[in-house]
Amino acid sequence: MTTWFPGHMKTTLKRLRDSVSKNDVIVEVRDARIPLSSRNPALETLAANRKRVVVYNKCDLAFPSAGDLCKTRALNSVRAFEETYVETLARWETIQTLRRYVGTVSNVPECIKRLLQLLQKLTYSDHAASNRTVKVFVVGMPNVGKSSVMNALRHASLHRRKVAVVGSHPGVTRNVGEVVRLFEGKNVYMVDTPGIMLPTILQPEDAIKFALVHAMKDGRLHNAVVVDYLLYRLNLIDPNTYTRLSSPTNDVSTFLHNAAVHTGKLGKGGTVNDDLIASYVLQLYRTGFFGAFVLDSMEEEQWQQRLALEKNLVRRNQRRVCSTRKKA
Ligand SMILES: Nc1nc2c(ncn2[C@@H]2O[C@H](COP(=O)(O)OP(=O)(O)OP(=O)(O)O)[C@@H](O)[C@H]2O)c(=O)[nH]1
Repeated sequence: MTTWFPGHMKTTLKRLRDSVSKNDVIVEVRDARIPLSSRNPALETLAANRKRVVVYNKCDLAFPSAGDLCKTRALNSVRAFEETYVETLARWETIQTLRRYVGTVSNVPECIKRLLQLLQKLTYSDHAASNRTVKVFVVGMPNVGKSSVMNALRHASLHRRKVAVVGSHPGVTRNVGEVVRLFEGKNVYMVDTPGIMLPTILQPEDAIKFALVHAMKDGRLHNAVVVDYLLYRLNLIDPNTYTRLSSPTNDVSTFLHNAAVHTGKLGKGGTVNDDLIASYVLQLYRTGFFGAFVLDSMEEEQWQQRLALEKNLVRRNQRRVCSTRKKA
């Protein structure tokens, strides 16, 4: 199955395993549009029995009422999200005790303030007891908004300018970043990290979702294939979501042709270039042009299926580690 796990991701995982200590806090940023598939089993072992906050970022692209970024409506949406999905999540999580869930839109200060308060609670207790340094590691898949969340936290806490580089394509942060102070007068620091993709894709549909939300670099899958999947999902929701581009259709070629003609995004000589227009449609999706919706099915059955796959993967990895040790 298609995945994207370049060397720097493997190195990051190893460096994190070596550097995260018992007192540190893990902030795992996931994409609210794929709350289930952006779980990364590779991070489960890293965060096991440590204080962890799971942040569902980009709620504005997942929940309709957060779309206009109006403060109260965005917050209500986050609350609704927690009440419905997070309950389901908590029921199925394997290590429940140490983690909390927060939904965010990285440029809505109220969402960030809630996260900041939670981090204050989690880090101050250790800091007060010993005055030792506490690190907050911001981890997650590529392009989920780790750097944006970090910048927003630092701005809300210290009114400081941006420290982490933000980019619209995945793989912008390539190294475990320098530590930056989070709270005035406290030895509490944040660490930005490169996005880590799942070493193994659990379900074929996940790869298409990662490409769609841009967690995976464009070009790993054909853009037209990804748009075909988007079209399928839009048709399930309501074909009126794309009337500005095309009349209702199940056929991706017709859709792309109509979209190219409607938008004037044509290739050389005024012909339709499927890849060009598909790439444009993907950009539109990523800005919320088709509305806000969650791509993962949150049915209990899906959760069970997913957890079974994750458990199998963990067992397979354990067996591999055992046999390597025996050989050595
Ligand atoms: N709509 C929306 N976009 C966001 C949000 N947070 C971040 N973004 C955008 O998502 C893109 C990626 O943000 P980054 O903060 O660079 O993501 P990252 O996880 O640090 O990325 P890598 O370094 O590639 O792993 C940027 O274009 C941001 O502007 C959000 O809450 N909503």
